[in-house]
Amino acid sequence: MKHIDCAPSTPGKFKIEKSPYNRLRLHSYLAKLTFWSLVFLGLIYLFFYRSPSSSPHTTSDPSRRSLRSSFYRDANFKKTVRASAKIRSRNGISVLVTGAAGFVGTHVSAALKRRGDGVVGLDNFNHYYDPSLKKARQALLERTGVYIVEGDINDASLLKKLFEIVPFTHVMHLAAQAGVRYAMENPSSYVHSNIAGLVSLLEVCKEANPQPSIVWASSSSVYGLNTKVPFSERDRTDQPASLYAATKKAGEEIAHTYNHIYGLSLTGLRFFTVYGPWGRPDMAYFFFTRDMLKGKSIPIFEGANHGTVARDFTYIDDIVKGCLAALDTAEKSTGSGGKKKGPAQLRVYNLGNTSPVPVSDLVSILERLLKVKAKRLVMKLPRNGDVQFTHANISLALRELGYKPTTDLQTGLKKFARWYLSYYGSGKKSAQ
Ligand SMILES: O=C(O)[C@H]1O[C@H](OP(=O)(O)OP(=O)(O)OC[C@H]2O[C@@H](n3ccc(=O)[nH]c3=O)[C@H](O)[C@@H]2O)[C@H](O)[C@@H](O)[C@@H]1O
Repeated sequence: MKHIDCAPSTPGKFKIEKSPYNRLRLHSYLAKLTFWSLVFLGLIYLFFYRSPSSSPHTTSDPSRRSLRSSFYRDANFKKTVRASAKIRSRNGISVLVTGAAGFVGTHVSAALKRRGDGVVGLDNFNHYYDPSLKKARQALLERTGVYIVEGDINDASLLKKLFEIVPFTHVMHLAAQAGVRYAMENPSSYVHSNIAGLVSLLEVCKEANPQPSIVWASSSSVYGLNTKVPFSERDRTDQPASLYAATKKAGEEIAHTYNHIYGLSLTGLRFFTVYGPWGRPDMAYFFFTRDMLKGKSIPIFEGANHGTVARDFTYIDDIVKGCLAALDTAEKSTGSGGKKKGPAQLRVYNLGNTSPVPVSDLVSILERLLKVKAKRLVMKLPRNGDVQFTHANISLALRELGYKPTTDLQTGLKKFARWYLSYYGSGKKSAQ
């Protein structure tokens, strides 16, 4: 007896015997085939049309919502965006701030608004760290008149819509997947935000008319295994030590391409371990504070042969000044509607503090400020992307942006600790 599973792969060669039993089997085979085809089609439907965003961190799916619902076409939405973008000072600029509910994004948005610029925020409120902190930052910005659109930089139709509503003169691009060590856990989130997201944004900017000038967040991590200190913009950046660093370095090359082909004015800022009030709970100074207050031990990394691990910690207010100076000195893009008309500005600056501090000293400062003794767990620097030290040469930023950091770590951490204690309290309610 021939069994259906034994059917030859070339259907034409399959000879059906004409007994009623075989007809019955053929029917049952066809029924099964139809059933599984429907199941398969159903799965395809679910995967492509109903699945959540490809970003593992995106809470909702803003890209689909913008396409399907009329929310972003709503007159109220346009009115709110226009009001937020309204320039209130002479020579003011209108800025789209991506990652506006993030640490640096919130501070930069508030500073721009304070001096009378128009500001519209964009943020996807992902779950990389406690989104309630991002919501609290959003509420803070709302009180100053800055509206944050909930959406992803990969959502080109939403970006186009925003440029239709407001002819932004500038984009401050701070949306990114941050964190050096997390890249080993979730590499695709770095590609999604720092590469695909950047390209999506630049594609829309290059088509915009007028094209905006763009300032964006690169990172000190691009110096990677570079051993020459202090790090200068002229030093090599082709040895990234983490995927995070590699995506930021890729961003710098992508910026070069869009500047070269489309005449976009682009400025990359290499931030050096930015800290301060409303900071990121995934960063060491932040979770050290949380865990020290809880009486938990904190892992302090050291290099080979007990080598010191140090960072050029830079206070948020200094970084904000650097960001605003970069926006103010950015020349106009030269292209329009996707066509370059002439050469455009392309810049990269270090924004650091120029005085590296060992991580163990950071902990001593926190001990004094929080009045608790840290349970130090000294351990070898894990091989997961960390570099042993960073140190910025900021002479270029000083010369061209007038950037001059003025906050030492002790002073900056004092402001952070005061904010932390007022926001979370000293123990019970604490950061996640
Ligand atoms: O400036 C930069 O380029 C980068 O600064 C930080 O990265 P990182 O300097 O590694 O900041 P933290 O994760 O806060 O670490 C600070 C220091 O504490 C050390 N550390 C970290 C974690 C830990 O458990 N123990 C510990 O000793 C690290 O080795 C590092 O020296 C940010 O997380 C990146 O997003 C940013 O791009």
